[in-house]
Amino acid sequence: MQPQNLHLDYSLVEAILIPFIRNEIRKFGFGSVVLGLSGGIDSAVVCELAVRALGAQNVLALLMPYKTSSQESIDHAQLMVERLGIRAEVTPVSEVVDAFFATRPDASRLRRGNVMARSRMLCLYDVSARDGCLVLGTSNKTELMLGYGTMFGDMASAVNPIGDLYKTQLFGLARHLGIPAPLIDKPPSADLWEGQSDEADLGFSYDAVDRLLYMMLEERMDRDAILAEGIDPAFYQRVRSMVVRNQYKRMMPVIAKLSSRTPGIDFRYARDWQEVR
Ligand SMILES: Nc1ncnc2c1ncn2[C@@H]1O[C@H](COP(=O)(O)OP(=O)(O)OC[C@H]2O[C@@H]([n+]3cccc(C(=O)O)c3)[C@H](O)[C@@H]2O)[C@@H](O)[C@H]1O
Ligand SMILES: Nc1ncnc2c1ncn2[C@@H]1O[C@H](COP(=O)(O)OP(=O)(O)OP(=O)(O)O)[C@@H](O)[C@H]1O
Ligand SMILES: [Mg+2]
Repeated sequence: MQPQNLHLDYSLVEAILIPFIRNEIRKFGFGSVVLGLSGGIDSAVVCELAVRALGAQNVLALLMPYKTSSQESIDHAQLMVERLGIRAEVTPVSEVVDAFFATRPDASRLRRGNVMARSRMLCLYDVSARDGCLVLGTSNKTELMLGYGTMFGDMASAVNPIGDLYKTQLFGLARHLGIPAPLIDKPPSADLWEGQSDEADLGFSYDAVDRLLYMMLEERMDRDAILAEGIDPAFYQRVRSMVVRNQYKRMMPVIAKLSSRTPGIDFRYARDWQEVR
C-alpha cells in the first residue's frame, strides 16, 4: 500500500462537507451551531467548514480552558476566532472539574481527563439549549477507530463532519482550507494535562497508525497481507485490539430486546425519518 493512497482530493472533500453541514443542521429547522474550539487542528477545521457552510454569524465557539491548559492553545483558538470573525465565549472548566474532584482527591489522570472532556460537553449542550443551536462534533476517524476520546465527552455531538477522515487527512484538509500554520505545525494534543501529546500517549505516530488502519478498513487486508507490507506484528495486534475493544464507543448502548421493534435493532430509521401528519 502506498502512503499517498491515504490522501484525498481536498477540494472535493470540502465540496461534500459544506453542503453536508448545511443540510444536516437545517433539516430540523436549526440555523446555527456551537463547537468547542481548543486551538488544535480538528476543531479549527470543523470551525472553518462551519463558517463556510452557515456564515460567521451562525457559528459560536466556546473556549473552555482548564487551569493547566497551555496559553498556546488559547492563543491558537483566538487566532481562529479572529480569522473567521465568529462569536466566541470563554467558559473555563476549572471550577467545575475541581469541585468534582474535591471529594475524590486520589482520582487518576485518566479520570480527571474524562471529567474535563465531559465538563466541556455540559457547557456545549447547555449553550445549545440556551441558543437553540446544535453541537458540532470534532472527533476524527483515527480517534473513533482507536477509541481515543471520552465517550459522552468530546465524542458527543449532533453532527460530525470529520468522523470519516483520518488524522493524516485532517492535516491535508487543514492545509487546503488555509488553517494558520502554527496550528498545523504543532503536535496534536488532548491538552488534558501539561505537556500531553497524542502520539506519546498512544505510543505510535498518526502516520503509522493511519497507514495501518487504512489497510485494515479501506483495503480490507488480512493479517498476513498487512504483515507482508512490513508492519510489525505487535503493532498490528495492538491496534487491532484497540479497534475491537473500543467498538462500544461507536454504537448505541446495548438494549435488551423485548419487542418486535427495538430502538437501534429493528427500529433503525434515519435521523431524518419523515413525520407522518
Ligand atoms: N465493552 C464495553 N461496553 C460498553 N461500555 C464500556 C465497555 N468497556 C468499557 N466501557 C465503559 O467505558 C468507559 C471508558 O470509556 P471512556 O469513559 O470514554 O474513557 P477511556 O476510554 O478510559 O479514556 C478516554 C481516552 O481518550 C483519551 N482522550 C480523552 C479526551 C480527549 C482526547 C483528545 O484527543 O482530545 C483524548 C484519553 O486520554 C483516554 O486515553 C468505562 O469506564 C466503562 O464505563
Ligand atoms: N480548551 C478547550 N476549549 C474548547 N474546546 C476544547 C478544549 N479542549 C478540547 N476541546 C474540545 O475537545 C475536542 C477534542 O480535542 P482534540 O485534542 O482531539 O482535538 P483538537 O484539539 O481540535 O485537535 P488536536 O487533536 O490536533 O489537538 C476538541 O476538538 C474541542 O472541540
Ligand atoms: Mg487538542
